[in-house]
Amino acid sequence: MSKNYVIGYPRIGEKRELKKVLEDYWAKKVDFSEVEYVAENLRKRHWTYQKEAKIEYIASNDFSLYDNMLDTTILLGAIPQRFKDLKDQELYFAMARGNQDCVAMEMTKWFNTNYHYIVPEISKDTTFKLNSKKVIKEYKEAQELGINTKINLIGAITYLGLSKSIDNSDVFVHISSVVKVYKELLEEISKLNENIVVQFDEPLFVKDLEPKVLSLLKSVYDELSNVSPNIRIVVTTYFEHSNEATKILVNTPIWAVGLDFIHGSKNCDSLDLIKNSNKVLIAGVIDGRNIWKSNFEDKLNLLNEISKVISKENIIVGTSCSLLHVPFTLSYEEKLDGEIKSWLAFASEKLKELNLVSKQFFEVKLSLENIADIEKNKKDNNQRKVSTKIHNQKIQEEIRSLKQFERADKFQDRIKVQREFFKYDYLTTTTIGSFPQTPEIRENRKNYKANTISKEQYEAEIKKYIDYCVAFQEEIGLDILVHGEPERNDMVEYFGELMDGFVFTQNAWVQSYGSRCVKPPLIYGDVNRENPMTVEWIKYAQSKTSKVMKGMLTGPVTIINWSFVRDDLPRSEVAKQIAHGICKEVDDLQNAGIKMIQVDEAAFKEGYPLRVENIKAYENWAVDNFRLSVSSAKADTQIHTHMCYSEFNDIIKTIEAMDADVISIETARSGNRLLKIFKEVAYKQEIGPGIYDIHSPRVPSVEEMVNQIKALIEVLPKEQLWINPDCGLKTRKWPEVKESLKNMVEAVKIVKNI
Ligand SMILES: Nc1nc2c(c(=O)[nH]1)N[C@@H](CNc1ccc(C(=O)N[C@@H](CCC(=O)N[C@@H](CCC(=O)N[C@@H](CCC(=O)O)C(=O)O)C(=O)O)C(=O)O)cc1)CN2
Ligand code: MET
Ligand SMILES: [Zn+2]
Repeated sequence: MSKNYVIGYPRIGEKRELKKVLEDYWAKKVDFSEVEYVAENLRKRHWTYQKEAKIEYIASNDFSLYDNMLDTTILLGAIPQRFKDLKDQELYFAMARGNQDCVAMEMTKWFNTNYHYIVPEISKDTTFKLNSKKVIKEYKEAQELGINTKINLIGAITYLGLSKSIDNSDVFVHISSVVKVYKELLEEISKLNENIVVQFDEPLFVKDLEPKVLSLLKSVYDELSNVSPNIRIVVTTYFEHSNEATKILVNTPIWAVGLDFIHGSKNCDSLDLIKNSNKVLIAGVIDGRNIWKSNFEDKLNLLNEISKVISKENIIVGTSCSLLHVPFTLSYEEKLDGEIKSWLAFASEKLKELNLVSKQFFEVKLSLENIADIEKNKKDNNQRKVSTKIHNQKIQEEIRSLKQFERADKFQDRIKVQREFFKYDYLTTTTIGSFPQTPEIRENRKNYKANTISKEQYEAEIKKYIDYCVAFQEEIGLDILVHGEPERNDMVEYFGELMDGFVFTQNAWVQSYGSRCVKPPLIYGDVNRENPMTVEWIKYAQSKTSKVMKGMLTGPVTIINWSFVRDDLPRSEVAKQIAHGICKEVDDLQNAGIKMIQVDEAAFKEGYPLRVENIKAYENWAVDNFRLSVSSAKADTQIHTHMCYSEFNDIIKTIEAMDADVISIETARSGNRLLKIFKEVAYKQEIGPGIYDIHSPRVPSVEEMVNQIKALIEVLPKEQLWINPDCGLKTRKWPEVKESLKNMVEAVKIVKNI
C-alpha cells in the first residue's frame, strides 16, 4: 500500500467555472440553482481526479463557494447581528460582499499567501449553534462516487485566533462553546460511515503563540478525540514548523499530525516525540506553494531521514499544504516554452508526483509507466540545472556594479521641494491607480492577444479609456489623477510580461478571494528590464490634463510575493534584479516629466515570515530593495507607495524606513484603530488612509465619509493626510465608482468648508 494524502484541492475550476457562475449569479443572470449545479460538478470532478491519481486520503469540505473561514462561521452559527434577517445564500454572500444595508465582514490575508479569508466577528455575546448541512452533504456526494473522504474542518483554535473581537473581549472565552459545536458535528459525522478521518487545520500553530493559547490545545483535542471511536483525528499545520504545538498534541488521543517539511523544515525537531507517542505522521513533502517539479531524489532523501526516526507504518506522504495555492493543470498550456514547461508541476501534476514519491518510498511495485515517469523527472531536473535560459551575464554585472542603493536626498528636504512644486495644501484627493476593468477592456486585450485586432486598434481603445478616466476625474474635481491602468491585466502579471526572466501561462489561475483569481507570473531566470514599461501610457495620460498625473508601478517585493519564484537563487537576489529594473523605470518616468510616481507594495506585509525569528532578515532585504527601486528619484519627484490589508502596528518603523514620501493604506474595514500608531511613533511621512472599502459594491454616503475624515483629523494633522479609497477600483463597476468618488470629493469639500 502506498499511503498518500492531499491536504486540500483547489476549487475554482480548471476553467474558472466557479468564478464565472458566481459572477453571473451576482449579476442576476442565472439562478442560485445554476451555482449549485456547477459547484457539485466541480467537486465531483476534483474527487475523481484524485481518485484516478491513486490518492488514498482525499478531502471533502475543502470546497467553498467563497471562503472556508466564512463556511466555518456558518457551520458554527456565529452570524454577526447585522445579518440576522438574512438566510441561506443571501446571508452567505452578504457576509462576504456586503449589501446596501450591511457592510461586508472584513477580509484579510491567509497567513503569508495571496488567498484572503473572511474574518469572523466575535463579541462576548456571540452564540454558537451547529449547522452541519454543507459538511454532511459533501461527504455524501463523494460517497456516491465511491470515495470515502476525510473531512476537512478549520480547527477551533485557529478559527477563534483569526477572528476579531468587536468589543475588545477575549475571543478565546468561547473556546468551550466552539468545541461543543464541533463535538455535536463529530457525533453526526460518526454516523456517516464505519471509519472516518477528520482533519482539523490548525495553521495558527505555526505562529509564535502566547502560552495562553497553547494552554488550550490539550483539552480541545482531548475532548474532540473522545467523541467517537470510529473517528480518527488529524491535526494539520502548514507554512512553517509547529514544534510547540506538536509537543502538546502528541499527548492527546489524536490519530495523526500533518506537518509541512518544505516550509517548516524545523518540524524535524519533533520527530522523536511523534515516534514516542506512536502517532501517525503525515509528512508534507510535495510543495503546495510553488510550481517547480519535485526532485524525487530529494523527496526520498527527506522521507528516508524521517523514517530513520519514525517507522514507515506510521508515515503517510502528503502535500505540504492545500493545493489551493497552485494552479490546476499544465494540460492547457499550449504556448508555454517546452523546456520551461518540463520544469513545472501544478496541482494535477503534483497528484501524480505524490503517487510516485509514495510508491517509491513504500517500495510498491512500479509499473513500466511509473519507471518512465521517474526517469523523466530525473532528466528534467538535471536539464533545468544546466539550462542556458537561466543566466543573463549583463544583468549580473549591472547588479554587481550598483553604487546607489537609496535616494540621494532626505525626506525633510524632499518634501519641501515637492510641496512647492506640486502646490497641494492638505487633504489632497487621489485614487490608488486602477479604474474598473470593464468587459470591453478585457475583450480588447483578448482580441489583441488572439491577433484578431491590430496593435493600432488595441492602443486606440486603451487611449479612449484613458481619455474617459481623465475626463471623469477632472469633472468630479480630484486633485491628483491616474491613468486608470486599462493596459494591465494585473498589476504583477503586466510587469512580468515586459521583463526577461519571466514566463506566462494561459490558464494557471489561483484563487485570491471569492471569485477573484490571479495568474502569478513564473520567474525562472535572471530578470532584465530592457525597455520602458509604462512611460508611453502615462505620458499620454499626462498630455490630456494640466493636473498632476501620478505614474503607477509595482514594487519589487510585491512582484516577488505574487509570483512563483525560482528556487535556485535566494528571493532577496531575485528581488534585487527586479528592483534594479523598476529603478530604471522610475528614472525614465521622471525624465519624461512624470514627477509623482506610486510604487505599489501591496504584498509587503503578507511576505512577512510567520515566525519572529525570521522577520529581521526579511525586513532587511525587503526595505533595501524598495529603496533601491526608487533610488533614482530626484528630490522633486514624489514617491508614493500603497499597501492593502496590512496590520501596521508592528511594522510601522519598517514602513518609515522604506522612505516613501506618501503611503496610502487600507483602514476602511478595520476602523481608525490602525491609525493611532502613526501618531504614537510620530511618523514623519504623508499618509492616505483609505476612507472607504473598495472590495464591496456598497456606495458610502457623503456623511459617512465626512465622519471618517473628521475622525482622521482627530488623530493626525490634516497637512499630513491624503484622501483616497483604500485600494484600486478595478474590481468595481463604473456606477459604484462614480458615485463613491463624487461623494468622497464632496466630503472633503465639506470638511474643508469650501
Ligand atoms: N496579483 C494580484 N494579487 C492581488 C491583487 C492584485 O490586484 N493582483 N489584489 C489584492 C486582491 N486580490 C485580487 C485578485 C484578483 C483580482 C482580479 O480582478 N482578478 C481578475 C483577473 C485579472 C486578469 O488577469 N484578467 C485578465 C484575463 C481576464 C479574463 O478572464 N479574460 C477572459 C476574456 C475576457 C472576458 O470576457 O472577460 C477569458 O480569458 O476568458 C485580463 O484582464 O486580461 C479576475 O479574477 O477576474 C482583483 C483583486 C490582493 N492580491
Ligand atoms: C492590490 S493593490 C492595487 C494597486 C493598483 N495600483 C490598483 O490600483 O489596482
Ligand atoms: Zn491595494
